[in-house]
Amino acid sequence: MALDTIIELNNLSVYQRNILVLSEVTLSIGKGEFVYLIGKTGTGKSSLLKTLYADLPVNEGEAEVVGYNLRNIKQKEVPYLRRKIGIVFQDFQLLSDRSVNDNLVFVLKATGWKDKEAADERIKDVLEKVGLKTKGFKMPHQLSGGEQQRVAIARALLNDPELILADEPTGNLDPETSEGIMTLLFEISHSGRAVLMATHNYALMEKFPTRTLKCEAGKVLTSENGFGQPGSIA
Ligand SMILES: Nc1ncnc2c1ncn2[C@@H]1O[C@H](COP(=O)(O)OP(=O)(O)OP(=O)(O)O)[C@@H](O)[C@H]1O
Repeated sequence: MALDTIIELNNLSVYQRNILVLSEVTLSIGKGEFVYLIGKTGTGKSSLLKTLYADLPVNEGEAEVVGYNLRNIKQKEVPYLRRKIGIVFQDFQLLSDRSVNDNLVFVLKATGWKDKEAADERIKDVLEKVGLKTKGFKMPHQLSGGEQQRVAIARALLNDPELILADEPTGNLDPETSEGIMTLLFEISHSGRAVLMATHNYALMEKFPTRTLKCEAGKVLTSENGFGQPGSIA
């Protein structure tokens, strides 16, 4: 795997239980790249993302992600793999019973940060990166949807991941707020990480065109500049 390669898949098959969802998946994604993952409902976008963070096993083909070979990764190595991957979902998944700061503290504690000063500093840094420097004391329900998604992105950045996997991160947001989130995710990719984002939002893709992968008929197709209108191959 080249030094700057973050994801390298070679002839990978993706299964849900014993059902083959995707096969012959061969692609690579490098440092600094932003890539969309599109395809109709049920075509395997989430399954592919789950495979990349070792929530689904690799039994056929090869998958190397942030330096881990997923074909022979050991269960005890999975938390270390996930520390190098930031994951962002459509529904934010913040803990509703605690403040923004405490949501972030929770993750740092769970991932072994013991030095409180360093942890506080890190939290300040990531909140600043997502434009929420002054909102750490707020409870999630006191924030707008876009702000909650920014907190989720801040949380994903805590351990300085090499890769961000985002599963429809703008799915619950209005168009203007979605653009803000996209700008943020692009900035994150430009800072030397890779971002892979599953989406159904073609309007956003037109506004922020970049390399696009498409799940279709059990395969993953690639286009360097999107696929034009939904359903057609540019
Ligand atoms: N936990 C599961 N157990 C069994 N089959 C599943 C499971 N999750 C998904 N599947 C099946 O795997 C296939 C791919 O689903 P997946 O969720 O990856 O699609 P998707 O492209 O992400 O869809 P969407 O756009 O609706 O999120 C579907 O046929 C789905 O029914």
